[in-house]
Amino acid sequence: MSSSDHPPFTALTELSSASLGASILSISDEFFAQAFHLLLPKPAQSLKGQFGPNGALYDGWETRRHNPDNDWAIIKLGTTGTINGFDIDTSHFNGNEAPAASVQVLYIGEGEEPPEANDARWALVLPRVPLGPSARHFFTVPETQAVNCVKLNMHPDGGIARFRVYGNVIPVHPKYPGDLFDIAHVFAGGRVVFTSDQHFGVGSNLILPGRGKDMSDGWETKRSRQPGHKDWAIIKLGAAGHLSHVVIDTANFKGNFPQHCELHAITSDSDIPPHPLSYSPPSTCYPSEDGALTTKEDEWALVLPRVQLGPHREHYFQLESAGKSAFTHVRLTIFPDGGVKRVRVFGSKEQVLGEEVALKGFEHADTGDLIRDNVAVEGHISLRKIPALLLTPEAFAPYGQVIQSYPDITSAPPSVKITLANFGTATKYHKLSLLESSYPGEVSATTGISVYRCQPVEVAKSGTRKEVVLNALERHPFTNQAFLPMGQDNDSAYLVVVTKNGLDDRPDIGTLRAFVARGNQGIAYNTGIWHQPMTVLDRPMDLACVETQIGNGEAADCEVIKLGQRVIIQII
Ligand SMILES: NC(=O)N[C@@H](O)C(=O)O
Repeated sequence: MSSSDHPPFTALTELSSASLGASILSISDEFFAQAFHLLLPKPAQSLKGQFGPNGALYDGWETRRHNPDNDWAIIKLGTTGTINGFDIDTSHFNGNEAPAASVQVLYIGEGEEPPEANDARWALVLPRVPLGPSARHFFTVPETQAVNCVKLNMHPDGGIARFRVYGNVIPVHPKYPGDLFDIAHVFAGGRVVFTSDQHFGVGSNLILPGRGKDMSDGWETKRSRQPGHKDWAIIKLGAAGHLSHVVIDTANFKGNFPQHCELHAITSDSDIPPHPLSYSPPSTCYPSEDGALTTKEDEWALVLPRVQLGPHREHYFQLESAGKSAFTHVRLTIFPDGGVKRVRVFGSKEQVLGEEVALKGFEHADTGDLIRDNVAVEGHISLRKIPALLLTPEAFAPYGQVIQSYPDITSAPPSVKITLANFGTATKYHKLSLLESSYPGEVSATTGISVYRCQPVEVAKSGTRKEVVLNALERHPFTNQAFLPMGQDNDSAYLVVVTKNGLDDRPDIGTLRAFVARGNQGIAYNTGIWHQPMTVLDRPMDLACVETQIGNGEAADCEVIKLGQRVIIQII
């Protein structure tokens, strides 16, 4: 039976999976094979011909023979949910399979003792049903109340390989509607509702808790061979949300991570919104004039333009056009193919954005540097709280380079040349950034190394988060500029706030991005990139600065302007 033949309830969340944290609370017996196998995410394997001290080995739960009553296993679900169906799988049990099964459920409150087998509250939701050898048995039931414990009864004894309980999560959301949280998370009610391909790893792994343990518990598509190929997964969010930022985790995907990805978002009443190439039932597609089925691709908002990904690492990206709508689905597209471990889509149920305001231009700098005309700047910015995300080379690439080593060299960007050095006592990460200077020859600018001893800035608190007000930006028109923390540990941190230059030769506030750099990360701003003057957090830091300058305080060295509006940087 292919997965497409499985009953509809198998598209819901597998509440009993160990991947969600489900566990065995108690059992009547597990003499031949332990009950925890019931909850494993991987399909049962044959252990034919392998024996242990008690008998033949099985990848499942198997009890002693001749039970005069019935065996049972009590399971705590990974999260509270309503149940719509069961998959009782007797794969590889033949001659010793359980002849019949039944299922009871109940809910226990926070801190309550685990239920006993004879607890009066057990409600029978699947009366006794026959089972056969080496087969999956699907049973649809009327949706139950919210429960978190399930009792699987075997009549009278025998073996069952896997027990899968499908249903809908009772979402867990923050108390305050303006709080940021991962709206895609399975515990928030998120569901992966479509994948273009999941040959090696299923799409539902993308929203599981934690970072998993190896390459098997991510979403992985098969290798594509056509030029221009792409794969995609659609996640229905646990609530309509105003999106802030996304985390794309390629943990354990070291040679098969996607080269690039992008993220779209949509607001749709459909479980599976219309999307390219999935000519699914007409209800989610739209006939064009010539009657061909089309999909309203333009309904999807591009919230993360195509970005590069790296191996075996978490990537943090702020989302664009975010905050303007409450989106119900996101679509992650990977190019050309590959594996992604997790996707975390952070947002809030209530808009935390300020009203749209036009920037009133850039006030005259009061630093004596270049004085700019105080011209109103075209353009708008939602005075939303710009999230400052952990710095990664891929997210910072449009603005500069990250200067760092990697605890696991397989997680370094593939473009970085890495060799041993110093007779094998060092690992060298070659030329992570090059020094640039385009000063006219006659100004005799020189390249040097300075040290900035920076004191931490005052930070405000908003709930549990720290906030810093951005009020000035600077740029160096003729040189790039590197900052390298000196003698700092991982607990030190500094803020990196950048924008690209706009067509009006002023900061393009729409490209504003903020990052938190750790004490073991240096940065190099590309020439001309507007950036907040060095801003360290929490504790003083010494940073070496490599740049080319004339050194006479001229604007050619450093041009400073002040924002006419408060922009709040929220440390995530
Ligand atoms: N696991 C195993 O050995 N089972 C058989 O011996 C049996 O069904 O008793």
